[in-house]
Amino acid sequence: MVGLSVPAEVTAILLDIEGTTTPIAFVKDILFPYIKENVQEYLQTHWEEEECRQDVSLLRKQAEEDAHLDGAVPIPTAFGDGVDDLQQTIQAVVENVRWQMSLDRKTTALKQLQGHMWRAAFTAGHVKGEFFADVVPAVRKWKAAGMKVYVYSSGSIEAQKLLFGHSTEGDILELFDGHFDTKIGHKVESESYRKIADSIGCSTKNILFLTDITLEASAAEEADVHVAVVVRPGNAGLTDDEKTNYQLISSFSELRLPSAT
Ligand SMILES: CSCCC(=O)C(=O)COP(=O)(O)O
Ligand SMILES: [Mg+2]
Repeated sequence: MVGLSVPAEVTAILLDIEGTTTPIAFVKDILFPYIKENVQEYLQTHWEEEECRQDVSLLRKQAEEDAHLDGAVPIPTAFGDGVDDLQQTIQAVVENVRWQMSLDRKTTALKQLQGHMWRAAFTAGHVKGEFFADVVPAVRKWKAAGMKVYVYSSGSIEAQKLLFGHSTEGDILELFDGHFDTKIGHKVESESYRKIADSIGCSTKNILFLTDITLEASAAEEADVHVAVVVRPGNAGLTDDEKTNYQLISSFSELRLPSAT
């Protein structure tokens, strides 16, 4: 059977979510519209809560860093106690979130708010995490073979846990040994992969990273992480060079672990 041999030194598999474990359509057609449709009401309802205050404060700091970008939406601090001031500030946050999402930004500030907003949808059972059919059986097999399995996504750790904890396959959080998000660094920066290896307590050479994005694969490779690019229905196409330069898999079942015959 055709497959990709996992190098013997690999002891941990690191998984991207969107486009790797989970269809891009689930994120773009279900998770993201939920944010766009509910952000205004969410802010109105939770504005006085500490968690929401921290989310807004992080978004405001991000907006200051983004001030030089085309179309950037600033978030003013409310000057007075007036209802109009408050409504203007909330409206600015809503527009900032929608602007960031129109560009599919992966800022920690945006991802943190999204994670908090999805909590209600997942815990009430309105949304369930979706995975490609090969994902859960393969992860179970890897775990049974003694492999450690981690998740590294731009989605916040809280959002990752909601997705795996409330999924069409039930609560499968126990399958994962740990989670990483952009707080450790961005996925296109090789330093992030060195920090992940440090945090796991292994060498970068002991990790195999599976992702749909070649910029992420390239950053990981630069840090000596093994990579395979995952080709899934609905993912962006790869160039001929990308197809030549990376090991490609279209299902997790194609991975052959060192001990397997
Ligand atoms: C519940 S995870 C949310 C997915 C998300 O917001 C995202 O940006 C996914 O990015 P990835 O790094 O997994 O491709
Ligand atoms: Mg991805």
